[in-house]
Order: sequence, then C-alpha cells, then structure tokens
Amino acid sequence: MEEAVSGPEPARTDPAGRPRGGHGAGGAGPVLDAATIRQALAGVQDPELGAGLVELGMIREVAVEGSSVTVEVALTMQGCPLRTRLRADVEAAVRQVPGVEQVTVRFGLLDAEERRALMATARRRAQERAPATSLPARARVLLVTSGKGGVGKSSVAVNLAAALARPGQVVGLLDADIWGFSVPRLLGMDGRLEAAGGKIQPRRLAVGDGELRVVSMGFLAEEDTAVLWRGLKLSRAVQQFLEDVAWDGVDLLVIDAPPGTGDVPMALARLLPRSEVLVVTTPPLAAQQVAARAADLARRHHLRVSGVIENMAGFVCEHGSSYPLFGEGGGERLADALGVPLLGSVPFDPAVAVGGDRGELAVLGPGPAGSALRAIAERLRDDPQAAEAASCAGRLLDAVERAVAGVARG
Ligand SMILES: Nc1ncnc2c1ncn2[C@@H]1O[C@H](COP(=O)(O)OP(=O)(O)OP(=O)(O)O)[C@@H](O)[C@H]1O
Repeated sequence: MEEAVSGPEPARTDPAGRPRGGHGAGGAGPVLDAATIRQALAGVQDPELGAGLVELGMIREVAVEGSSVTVEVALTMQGCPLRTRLRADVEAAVRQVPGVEQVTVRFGLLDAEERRALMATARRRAQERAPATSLPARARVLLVTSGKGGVGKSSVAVNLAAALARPGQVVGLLDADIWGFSVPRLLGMDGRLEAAGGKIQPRRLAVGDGELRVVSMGFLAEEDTAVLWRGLKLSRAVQQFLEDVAWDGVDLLVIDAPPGTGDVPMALARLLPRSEVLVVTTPPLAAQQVAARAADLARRHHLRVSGVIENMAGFVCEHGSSYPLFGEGGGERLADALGVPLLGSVPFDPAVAVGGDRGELAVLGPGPAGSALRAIAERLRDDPQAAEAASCAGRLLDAVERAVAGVARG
C-alpha cells in the first residue's frame, strides 16, 4: 500500500481573520469525524467512470485522529494512471473541512466483487446520462463486435438474430457496419427503407416462426457511395438509426457493429450503455488479441461483456470427426482472460458461406454451425443477468414512458 502525507497548511483564518478549524486551531472548533470527511469526499469524481468515489465504493476507509485524516482509496487496477489526480482531488476535498491539518492518502485495490459492484454503478450512471433513442427502454441490446474483420461477425449476428426471433419476441437487427454492410446480402433482402409517421420504418422479414425488423445502410446507399462517408457522419448515421427509426414493438435489438474500436462502436457504446457485448473471435491467437481490444472498449464504456463466441472453430466432416483448421482453444483463452463465459464454438461449415451468398440462414438448417448457433441463442435467451437488468431498469422506464405518454394525451 502506498501513502502520501501532506503536512499542515499555513494557519488558516476565516474571512474576519479569526483562526479557523478545530483541534489545531486552538479553539472549540467543530469535531472531526469520518462521516463529515465522507460527506466532503462525495463530490470527488472518478474522471473516467463519471461517478463519485464514495458512490463507486472506492473510499474504503476514513480514519480521523485529532486533526489528521487518513483516507484509503481503492483503485480499479494496479498502477492506475489516475492516482496522482485522485490523490490531489481527495486531498483538496478533505482540506476543505474545517479543522483538518494533515491529510494522508493511501491506495489499495478493489477486489473482484467490489469491482463488479463499481461497474454496475458506473453502468447505471451512464444509462441515466444516455440520450433518448426510439428503442423501447425494456428492449435488450446485443452488440456483436470483433477486433478485426473477416472473423464471421456479421454471419454470427444475423444467424443469432434469426434464432432469437419467435412469436412474442420481435427482434430488430441493425447493421451498423456502415462501410462494410453485408446484412442485406446475408438475408437475401434488397429494396429501400421508407418513412411513415415521421419515422424510418425497418424492413420486415419473416424467419422461421418469428419476425426480424432490419435496418442497414445497404437499404439507403449503394456500396460504393457508403465508402465515402467519414467519421463524423458515421457516428451521426448511427445516431439517426437509433433516434429516427421506428423501433417500437422491438423486444431485442441485435447490432452488427463494425470491427475494431472506431467512431461507430464508440457512438453505439455512448448511445446504448445498456448493450451487452458479444465478442466474436476465431481460434488463432492474433484474432484473439484484437478481439480483446474490442472487449476493452466495452469495459471503458461500462458495457457488460456477456461472452465470447468462437467462430470457424473446426471443420466437422460427414463422419463426425472435427479438424481444427485454424487452431484450437482461442475462444476459451480469450473468455478466460476476460473473465466471461465462452458462449459456444461455431464450426467451420460451408452452409454458412454458401448460405450467406444466397440469403439462406445456417441457423434454420440442419448443419453443425446451425445447431451451435441455436445453442448459443438459447444460452443468451436464458441469461439470468440480462433478465434481471431488463426487469428492473427497463420495465421501470417503460412504465414511466407510458405514464408520461398518457399524461401528454390527456
Ligand atoms: N462458421 C463459418 N463457416 C464457414 N464460413 C464462414 C463461417 N463464418 C463466416 N464464414 C464466412 O467468412 C466470411 C466472412 O464472414 P463475415 O462477413 O460474417 O465476417 P465479418 O467478421 O462480419 O467480416 P467484416 O467485418 O469484414 O464484414 C464470409 O464469406 C462468411 O460466409
């Protein structure tokens, strides 16, 4: 544990010049206690997490001895680059309390349970600050990401969306891969988006016994014009897809995010902090390392990483033997490193590639990739943490929205 002591400041006086402070000021000043110090610390924010240190559970201990105060700040990670700033802010806040003459700031480390609680608080705060979108507050959001292109992220996203759609569960599919959109081709859809009632209407597609509502840049622009869009416009396009599209009635939105950690994933994280991130990777280590970067983006924006999906995990021949074409174990290693579950491994299956070019979904067919994708969808459907989040925050917000709409209608 590291300590820093700052000694007495020059004698302090009140605006009338009388000595100020308690024990050290030689008068019957206010009695210092830990509760007063905590109150003074309530305004100190973690600049990265955007919430107060007290609220985040980072003020582990406050000890007062006479006019000396010791504060222990528990950090999220060893060697946190913000420690100098946090020390200065904590010291300054404690010095504001009359009677304090000496401040010691110690640093400790949050344990796994404390870190989880901190992330939940930071996520809640981010959700409170997030701008309004047209997506119902109760709708779950699955953000399908990868560290680099070509790992099968879009194929996984559309197949999962189709597997999750069923009667009573309307699934939206947002192709946020604005430069490299492929969702219309993978679903065998063409045509244009149309507006009605002042909102852009998603295109509807029946899949199995469910329905998908799909929005893609591919329904707005030709592939060669989309490439001309640049950073600022890209994040604006994503914002528009979330504000101006009629997503009402959607219970779950699957987003095919562009690979990496550029403008669009950042905008999505800011606009939809309730998103659960799915990281798609392939078995080789290099793909894993870049996928870990995508997961890091999620962490920095307080999004919950729900798990890792390993794609192209091996080729299963007609006799049932599996051949690891691209290596083995990458998904498991990444999941371990991130402390999240490996949701499943999708084998290399020509049904995905051939079907993708014909707009046929592997998840609706009998092949090995289809059954792996159905199993992953089942796990996602049963995720208790997601159900808990949806039941608390979302339902409450929906109830408030309905009440406000009722009042507005008179
Ligand atoms: N499990 C699989 N088995 C066989 N082929 C697959 C599998 N998953 C994806 N593919 C094929 O790999 C290629 C890349 O897939 P896809 O476009 O889904 O990747 P991506 O990660 O979304 O790439 P990008 O970000 O560049 O769009 C496609 O031709 C697709 O059909």
